[in-house]
Amino acid sequence: MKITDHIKQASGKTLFSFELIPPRKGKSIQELYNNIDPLMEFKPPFIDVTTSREEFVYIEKDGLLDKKVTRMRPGTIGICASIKHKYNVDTVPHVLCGGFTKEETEYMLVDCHYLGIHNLMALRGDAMREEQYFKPTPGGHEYALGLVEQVVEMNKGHYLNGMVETSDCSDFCIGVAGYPEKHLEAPSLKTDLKRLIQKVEAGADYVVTQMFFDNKKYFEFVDLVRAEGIDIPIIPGIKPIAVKRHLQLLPQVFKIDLPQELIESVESCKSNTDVRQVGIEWAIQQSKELMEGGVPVLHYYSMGKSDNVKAIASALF
Ligand SMILES: NC(=O)C1=CN([C@@H]2O[C@H](COP(=O)(O)OP(=O)(O)OC[C@H]3O[C@@H](n4cnc5c(N)ncnc54)[C@H](O)[C@@H]3O)[C@@H](O)[C@H]2O)C=CC1
Ligand SMILES: Nc1nc(=O)c2c([nH]1)NC[C@@H]1CN(c3ccc(C(=O)N[C@@H](CCC(=O)O)C(=O)O)cc3)CN21
Repeated sequence: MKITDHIKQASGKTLFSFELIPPRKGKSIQELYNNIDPLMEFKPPFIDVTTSREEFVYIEKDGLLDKKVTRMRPGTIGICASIKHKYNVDTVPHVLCGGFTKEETEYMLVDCHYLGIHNLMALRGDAMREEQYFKPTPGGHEYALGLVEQVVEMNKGHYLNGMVETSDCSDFCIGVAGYPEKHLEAPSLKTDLKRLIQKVEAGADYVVTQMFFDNKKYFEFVDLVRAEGIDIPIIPGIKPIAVKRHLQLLPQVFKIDLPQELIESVESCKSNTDVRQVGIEWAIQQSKELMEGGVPVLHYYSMGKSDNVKAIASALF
């Protein structure tokens, strides 16, 4: 079922969802299941599975370092299919511009269609670890907008290169990213908002936000989007702080602000066990207020371990 239909069906009740990262290749999928199992009691209508782009690795050969490109966490679509069947839940694969040609994307979409995966998050993706800026992959899209357009065309039965008209069209529901504190590369929030509007006008069905730690930022962002006449669901993304290092890391990686009160609570912690608890409590307060504000879904960036998301969900759902 489409995410937008899940939201309609909930008739105003806030839903719970979360996001997973595929295991490093060579690791068992059981690890992932062990982190999903404790969260299923909160009845997520959907689970997102991220796509990690390729990275450079250096392999020693005859005393020299050989530079190779590899994907350390492949398997997004396979994981989506296995979770969907094991738990009878909808899964949302993240489809990226970075690291994929348009043709590769088309094949992935075909796989999703055959597998009964009806939702996609269409994202540009980040720069490669060693690159300062995002460089489009040759033959791939430059912006998430292009990806949205490709999915919309395929939903109409139009494949790349004018190939085949089909009678069995896909009908993907498309999610896109939105940034309450603007995307790190955008010159202003207003410009970034224009980009979001373009994605929506091209056919995006819902928005999932970047993490934020001050709800005011989310509510102001929603007001700005609504003022543009856009009424699609805007799902808040919540990341519970888990280690002291996040105080530097999260603003650095995602270019988001942390409230002073949260910083001081984390700084006063004696151990990371305490930090985890502070992160849980902050996320619960944030989530409660968002729920009161009528958000359609609370989407948690659980990524690895699920114990903190379980503690948060237990207090709310
Ligand atoms: N829910 C999620 O999973 C979220 C994921 N992300 C991540 O954020 C990263 C960025 O992806 P998206 O937001 O999908 O990318 P996007 O392509 O929509 O935007 C990327 C940047 O390009 C700018 N831009 C867009 N169109 C432009 C144009 N025509 N000319 C000039 N600049 C333009 C935007 O303002 C933004 O700064 C991804 O790595 C994604 O994984 C971020 C937030 C939430
Ligand atoms: N720019 C961007 N890229 C993403 O891949 C991304 C977003 N934003 N925002 C939404 C979700 C949330 N994601 C993530 C990814 C990693 C952590 C995280 O906490 N990772 C490390 C620290 C970061 C690092 O080492 O680079 C951690 O300590 O768990 C959190 C949310 C992935 N998604």
